[in-house]
Amino acid sequence: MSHVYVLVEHEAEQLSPVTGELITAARALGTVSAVVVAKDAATAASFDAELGNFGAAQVVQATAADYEQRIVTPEVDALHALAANNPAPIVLAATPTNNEIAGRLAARLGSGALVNVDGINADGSAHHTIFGGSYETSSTATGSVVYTLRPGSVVAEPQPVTAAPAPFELPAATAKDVTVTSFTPAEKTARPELTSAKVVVAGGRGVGDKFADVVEPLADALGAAVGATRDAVDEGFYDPAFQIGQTGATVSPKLYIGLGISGAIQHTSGMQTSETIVVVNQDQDEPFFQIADLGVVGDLHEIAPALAAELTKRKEAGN
Ligand SMILES: Cc1cc2nc3c(=O)[nH]c(=O)nc-3n(C[C@H](O)[C@H](O)[C@H](O)COP(=O)(O)OP(=O)(O)OC[C@H]3O[C@@H](n4cnc5c(N)ncnc54)[C@H](O)[C@@H]3O)c2cc1C
Repeated sequence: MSHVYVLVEHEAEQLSPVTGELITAARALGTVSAVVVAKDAATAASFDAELGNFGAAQVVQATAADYEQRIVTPEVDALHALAANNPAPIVLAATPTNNEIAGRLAARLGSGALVNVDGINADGSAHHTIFGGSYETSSTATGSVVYTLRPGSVVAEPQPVTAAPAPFELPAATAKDVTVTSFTPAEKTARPELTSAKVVVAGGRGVGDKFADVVEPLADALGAAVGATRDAVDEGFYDPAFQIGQTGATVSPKLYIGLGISGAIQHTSGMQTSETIVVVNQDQDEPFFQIADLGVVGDLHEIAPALAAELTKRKEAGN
């Protein structure tokens, strides 16, 4: 029976929603071994039930006490050791860190890496949307192929099994490893994480420096994450961590609302798989309207606050 390794995404002892998507996609390739890399066995074991619920038959608990002081190498070491000993494809979430892990793993294993894919097929081929969404391709690679799957491109579907835990001790750090000597966590907001949010409200240059007055209140009324275009980020209107697009995050929410965004291909390539797209722009000829499910022509500075106020009013009235 063929099998496949999935690198479990978790943060602050919480499983990230993308993990369910990874396991769902990986099931097409065989029996899933979920690989948790964590600081101790208790943390690693805490995910067993949830991972089993998505169909992981085995949970490899790869632990190292100094895990949080090391960057990338624990994951590479664990997956390399597993796949070298018992070859199988490896599936990771497509994040900047994991694309780095994928490259190192592919080099160590002498295998191909298929990165930023949005689907994995039972024959091992992967589906990509490339050149800003202009083409769809199918690619294959050889060896213990390493895939990075874009968050939000697959719907997580439970398939409950009982996950068998398999402890695994990570090799100690060597002189070649990077060691983190100090660490400042990124500031967290109460909003959902951008790449896995079900609703995203994004602002562009048209918002100007009014993100806190216009974009954030609408996002909060909807329980949404906030995103931004590169031009808005470059102008200093919003934090670069929230940039969506070719050189930013890829999002695929159920609802995407774009405020004051023209719809350049470098932006749309990072959000075009959103289920419903609402565009608010004062210029009806902007290209963003071509991919909108609902287009609103008007001044975002009037429309967004009015929408946020109406949503809040209805919420308070219990509708
Ligand atoms: C290599 C490369 C990589 C890139 N990567 C990215 C990327 O990852 N993400 C990204 O977003 N871009 C990226 N870009 C930039 C991209 O090409 C566009 O320049 C950018 O997306 C435009 O941002 P924008 O829509 O906010 O600004 P603009 O194109 O200036 O659009 C602003 C819009 O706001 C509207 N507007 C203004 N005032 C109002 C108002 N009061 N009410 C309603 N509408 C209003 C205007 O009509 C206009 O359509 C990249 C470019 C390059 C070359």
